[in-house]
Amino acid sequence: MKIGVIADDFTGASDIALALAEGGMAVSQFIGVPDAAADPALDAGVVALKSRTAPAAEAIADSLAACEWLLGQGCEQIIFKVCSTFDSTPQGNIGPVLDALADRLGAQGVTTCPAFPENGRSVYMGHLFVGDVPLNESGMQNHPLTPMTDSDLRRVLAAQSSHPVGHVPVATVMDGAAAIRAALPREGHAIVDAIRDADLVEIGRAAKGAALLCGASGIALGLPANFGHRPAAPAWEPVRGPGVVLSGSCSRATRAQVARYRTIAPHREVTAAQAVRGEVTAEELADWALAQDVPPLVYSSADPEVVKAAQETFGKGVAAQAIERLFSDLAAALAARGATRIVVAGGETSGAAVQGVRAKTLRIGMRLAAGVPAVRVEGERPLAMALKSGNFGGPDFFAEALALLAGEA
Ligand SMILES: Nc1ncnc2c1ncn2[C@@H]1O[C@H](COP(=O)(O)OP(=O)(O)O)[C@@H](O)[C@H]1O
Ligand SMILES: O=C(O)[C@@H](O)C(=O)COP(=O)(O)O
Repeated sequence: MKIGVIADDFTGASDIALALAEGGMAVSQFIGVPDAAADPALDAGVVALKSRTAPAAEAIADSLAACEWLLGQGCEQIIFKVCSTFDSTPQGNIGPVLDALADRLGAQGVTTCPAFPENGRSVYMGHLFVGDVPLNESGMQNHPLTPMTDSDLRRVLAAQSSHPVGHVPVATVMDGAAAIRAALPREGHAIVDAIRDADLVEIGRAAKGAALLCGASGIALGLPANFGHRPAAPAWEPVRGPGVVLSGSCSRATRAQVARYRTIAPHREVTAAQAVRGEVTAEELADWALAQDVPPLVYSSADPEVVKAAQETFGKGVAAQAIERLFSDLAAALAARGATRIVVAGGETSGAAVQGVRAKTLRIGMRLAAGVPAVRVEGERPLAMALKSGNFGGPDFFAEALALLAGEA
């Protein structure tokens, strides 16, 4: 392996795995730190952690373990994959993990850039924009676990990190790789602006030989070329059979997708109260889901007021964990009963579902939407999944993804 990625959630992991695969690299996504050596034919490996909202000490320990494993597979460059909306809390985990990785690798002036222009994320003057609004007006200020209330990434990272945080403005980035290299600070981390894919390609060229980078999937755009790879379309072997959509994301894009899919498919809502009180079981939901003629939707996705009320009643962690546990058990029950296509919306929710089906390695397939590949769970039985980041995909994503997984679109 040449490039090793440590991803702080599972959808983010498949997002950057797609970028590396489309850059022409042979790449697999590993669920947690593997306990054996990887296939030597791989060019890149993505270790998916569920560390975004874990206690900081646990996130650091898991990330360092992932880093050691990747270095052991021969990786020359490590990427810490974070969310393109820089999802974190004042306690972390982006800052603490980045500090620990930089210390381990002896990296200074670490390029940190979550821009992902294709999905509307750009960094300008150190501020993160989603479309044409600053991060804190994008809906992310209402995220159930990591509300983002400040668009100034220099301030956000500095509050979480014990290293100095510098900045490389877009005017310098547009001057190209040499200018970027010259502008990177000699110590700490640097928020690097990028508003176009071309900027990310130059940032990637400037990063040739760098031990550590931090960003969303856009950070990978220029990297495969540094290792001699050329763009390619990842192959996909269709998987037909029973399909189900599971949605625990409460992000704007997902709520629109839920609203749309509800008009064309059988659907069941699971409320936080039902999950916390154990009023629904995974077995019953799985039986219902697999009795439908059209791939059904099971969702807990709710508007911010509903989420807030549930969190006030049960506590933030309790509500989230009960829902994630239910989706994990449901994914397990669905796979056990023969579901072959599972589309999941939400990073934490995807983490729960992937752990539920006991996936260890995911093979990366074709693009379903920007930042969302088809993935195939390695194992005896065919199981295709889509792990969709909360804010990704168009309004018809669920139907489109199910069709593409089956090779029907
Ligand atoms: N109705 C709800 N009330 C409270 N919390 C919820 C509800 N539905 C989902 N959640 C929780 O909100 C979180 C959503 O996070 P995630 O799945 O990562 O979505 P996203 O990708 O949009 O961030 C999960 O922890 C989930 O369990
Ligand atoms: O970079 C991104 O936006 C995604 O890859 C990602 O990490 C999104 O996380 P969730 O919205 O929690 O799925």
